[in-house]
Amino acid sequence: MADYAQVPTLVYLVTGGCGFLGEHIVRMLLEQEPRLRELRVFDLHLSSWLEELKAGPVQVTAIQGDVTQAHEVAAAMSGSHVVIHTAGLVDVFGKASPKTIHKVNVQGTQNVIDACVQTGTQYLVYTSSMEVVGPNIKGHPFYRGNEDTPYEAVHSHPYPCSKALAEKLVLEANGRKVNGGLPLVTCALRPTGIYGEGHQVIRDMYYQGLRFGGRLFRAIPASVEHGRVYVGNVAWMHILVARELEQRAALMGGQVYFCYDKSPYKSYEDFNMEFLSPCGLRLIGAHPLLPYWLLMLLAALNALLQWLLRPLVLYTPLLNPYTLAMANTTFTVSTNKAQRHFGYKPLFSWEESRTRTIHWVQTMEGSAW
Ligand SMILES: NC(=O)c1ccc[n+]([C@@H]2O[C@H](COP(=O)([O-])OP(=O)(O)OC[C@H]3O[C@@H](n4cnc5c(N)ncnc54)[C@H](O)[C@@H]3O)[C@@H](O)[C@H]2O)c1
Ligand SMILES: CC(C)CCC[C@@H](C)[C@H]1CC[C@H]2[C@@H]3[C@H](O)C=C4C[C@@H](O)CC[C@]4(C)[C@H]3CC[C@]12C
Repeated sequence: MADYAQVPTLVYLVTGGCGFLGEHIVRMLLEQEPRLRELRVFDLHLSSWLEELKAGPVQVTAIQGDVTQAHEVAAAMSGSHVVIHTAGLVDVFGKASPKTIHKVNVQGTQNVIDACVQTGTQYLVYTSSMEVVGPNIKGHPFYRGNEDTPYEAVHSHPYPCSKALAEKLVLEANGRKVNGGLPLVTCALRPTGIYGEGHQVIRDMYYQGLRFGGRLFRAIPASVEHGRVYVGNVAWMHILVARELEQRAALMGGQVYFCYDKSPYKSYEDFNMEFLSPCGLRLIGAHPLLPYWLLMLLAALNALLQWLLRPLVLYTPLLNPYTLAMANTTFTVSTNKAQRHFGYKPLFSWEESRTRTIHWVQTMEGSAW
């Protein structure tokens, strides 16, 4: 590990810094990166909590901007050393059009790369996704795989398609000369399903359970494993990568890393119950209450309703053919590449990640606790 002098000289830019993951990255950078002089938080929607961060020793600069606007990205990036590009349109529910998803996730990423070249920003960390690999449209399981496991990555949905294209752009940009003549060093992190404080689907499931008298109904077989990783550990991996890219450019440049920790392998629903059970919810049924073909039919019906209602209202239920296929396909990761390449060890144990997430659910508005 390099020995870093504690002189705050570096300027970091975090795109999407007000999102679920972005907020954890921003807060952790302020706690864990002693070399930070200025932290720029770039987001389409700025959050009010940013104000409280401005009182600390590091200069926190909030920048309202859009990654699809090249000039806004370049202006925000000018003079920064490192960019963590986590902004993205995360939509598998049909809220945004495929064109918009492509524009934000692919064109937005191209704009970030171009801005690095234009402004001489040398280090780019990109938040990719497990969905760049899978689950694929054929429903093939990916069981305890790593970055080198062969898998037929075939996508049809706009979100994984956009993440795969954007990741490719980032990796291909590694080595390009930036303004000043130095090479750009890029790296992509692929989180599995992130959980933790601020997670929208856990929030939705909690309120849904409360509406059903404290009950949720099993829809997915307990045997289907879905990879999950705690948001604090995903943030920590971003910070370590950003810190180590300079010293280990030859090893880490152009590489991909799955984000992992010690979270247990479980089905999507059973995993969420780790937090929802201690908050008074029960998952009804040892097996799915409805047969798979009926769930498929309901998911297809939801997709049809979404299409029919679109001129009038945006109907975006959790269940659609894509989310059903995702939740029903085993996709788990087992790797130590991040540890080998840059010394990553999870900052939060499973027990701590669980406790923090439970505490967050318990303090939610309308919570019975
Ligand atoms: N949530 C997960 O389980 C998960 C898993 C793997 C990868 N990811 C990736 O992690 C990143 C962050 O995801 P998240 O779950 O925190 O999502 P999020 O929606 O909470 O955060 C995304 C942030 O990006 C911002 N943003 C969106 N469009 C923008 C634009 N045009 N210009 C500037 N900012 C814009 C949003 O305002 C938001 O603050 C995404 O790139 C996503 O693909 C998420
Ligand atoms: C049968 C249904 C009722 C259950 C619905 C669960 C569904 C909403 C969940 C299951 C899997 C989830 C995705 C998975 O954790 C990984 C990712 C990758 C990431 O890049 C963005 C989020 C996403 C797509 C999760 C979204 C919610 C999903 C589909």
